Amino acid sequence: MAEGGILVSHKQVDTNKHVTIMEAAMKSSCTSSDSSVHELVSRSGSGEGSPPLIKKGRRNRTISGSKSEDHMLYTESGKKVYTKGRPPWYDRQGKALKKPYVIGICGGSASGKTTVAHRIIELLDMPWVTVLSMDSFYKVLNEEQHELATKNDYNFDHPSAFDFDLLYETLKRLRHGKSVDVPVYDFTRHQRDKNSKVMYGADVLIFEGILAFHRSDINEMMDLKVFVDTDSDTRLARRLERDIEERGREICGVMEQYLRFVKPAFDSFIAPGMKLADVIVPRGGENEVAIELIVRQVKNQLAERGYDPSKNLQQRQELAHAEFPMVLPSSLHIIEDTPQVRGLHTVIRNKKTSRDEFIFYSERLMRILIENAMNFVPYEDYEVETPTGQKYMGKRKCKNLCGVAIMRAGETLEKSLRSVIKDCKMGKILIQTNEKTMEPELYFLRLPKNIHQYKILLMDATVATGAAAMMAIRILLDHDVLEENIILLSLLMAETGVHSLAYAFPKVRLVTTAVDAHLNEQFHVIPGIGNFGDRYFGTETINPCEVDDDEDDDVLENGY
Ligand SMILES: Nc1ncnc2c1ncn2[C@@H]1O[C@H](COP(=O)(O)OP(=O)(O)O)[C@@H](O)[C@H]1O
Ligand SMILES: Nc1ccn([C@@H]2O[C@H](COP(=O)(O)O)[C@@H](O)[C@H]2O)c(=O)n1
Repeated sequence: MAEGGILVSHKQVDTNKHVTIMEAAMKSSCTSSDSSVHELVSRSGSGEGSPPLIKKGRRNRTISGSKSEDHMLYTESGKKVYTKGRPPWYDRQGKALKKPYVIGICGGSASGKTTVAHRIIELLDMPWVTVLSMDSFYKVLNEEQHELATKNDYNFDHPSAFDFDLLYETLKRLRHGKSVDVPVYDFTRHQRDKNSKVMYGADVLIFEGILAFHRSDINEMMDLKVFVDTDSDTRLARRLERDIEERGREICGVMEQYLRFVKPAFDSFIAPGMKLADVIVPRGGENEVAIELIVRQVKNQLAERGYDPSKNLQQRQELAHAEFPMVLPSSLHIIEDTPQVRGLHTVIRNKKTSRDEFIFYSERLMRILIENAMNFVPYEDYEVETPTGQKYMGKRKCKNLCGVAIMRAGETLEKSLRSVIKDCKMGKILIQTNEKTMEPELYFLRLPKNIHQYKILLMDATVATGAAAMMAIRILLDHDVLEENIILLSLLMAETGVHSLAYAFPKVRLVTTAVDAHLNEQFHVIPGIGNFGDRYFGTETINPCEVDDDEDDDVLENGY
């Protein structure tokens, strides 16, 4: 599999449908060369079918944003944990339901901070946890400092080695559920990788590092401060093994660095942190009793804040069947119901329409939709000279337009968008509904850099409950896109989805070619189009009982 693609482990995604979608994600390319790709699907380091397991006592590389490509891990019980965060559900205002619970973990180098973080995640048994490591905030070294570092002559244990301001801002944003760009640190080269990682806030946010308690404004953000207190001989023994095995060091270099910098810094800057801790964990990751107590405390605190994952599905069901006002919101624009538009709807809604016809006519409708949506894009005055040498005072559309497709059905609008806006920048968001919890989950994200500077044409083929669109909008807002800069385009919307979206995001412009009144028990739009993606991509499973062999009944009967 090509570097940069998504590896799908059988245990993570086990239906053919999911695999198809992932493959589609891999194949589809983004025109923009400066796009940043954020894959939220685990790359299983050990190959097919073997998701990364949490092992007691060994550093699991999936845990630290700075130490690996993975951001999803499996606990020993096989549960999936997203270590890059993003709680999947929002309230009717589109806000995350609660602030993340922040756990700070401090302790000497190789004391077992990461191991303790793993055990906490495992016992917490929650699907969304963000783990931030201080390693990501090592300052960028100049040439001279880099030279010193390669000779073990640079003090990486002194507070001045860290960019605390960046760390503070990062934690602040994560606490507000905003996206952050976290540097990825490479210990073998003493420098940041060229690629950073995008993370989101989550229900629980764990922050670990040798100087985690060094700055009081950072400490104030923590709900629980844990100090991992491991005997210094043990720490040295573990560090020797780890630095030689994982960080490409020589034994004498590790010893020299330890005696010159690591040990004195522990005494001066790290050990005093013990006094600030709420809980001290002697012996680190093997101290099950202490870790269980921490987990119990976190669970109690979360319950007190009203954390109840079972409520998410309940809220969604309530929302789908809620009574909404008769009047459709003013942020909604339904294009004119001309005979042409109705004719196109008739073809694509007809279950007998062949795939070829479905693609052809739905693409015609898409172009009409996009042309209409262009009326909501800003234009500025622009004067040109005509071939007769006269001036013509015209208009020119704003340059910063970006299409973002909600995969997979939303991707079908990309071609039509490009036929209207040549060379339009494109992004993609893959959101899948978890079949157990019925919650939308974010799997894949690719957005152009500086997305907040763009006016976004967010595209989905149909909107039913609005849950996926709501999550996509929330993600854009987390990337600092302004709500008023988002236009959601869809061929068909259900009234429920329209009301939910307009209620949560009143400044988002909704543009569609039709609104249907109902949703059925499976949250499908009624009368609807059916599963748009399946019909367009030809992935629907045909029920032989429903095959109609009356060949005369072709789409031309609809007037096309
Ligand atoms: N209880 C333990 N028994 C044996 N090895 C351990 C134990 N805890 C941690 N280690 C090992 O020690 C090293 C440092 O542990 P880690 O949790 O990464 O510490 P830190 O995050 O504090 O640097 C890792 O290689 C890890 O596998
Ligand atoms: N380029 C670097 C940067 C840091 N270190 C050492 O890493 C230790 C912190 O990481 P832990 O996982 O052990 O918490 C710290 O003690 C630094 O000395 C390094 O060796 N090289």
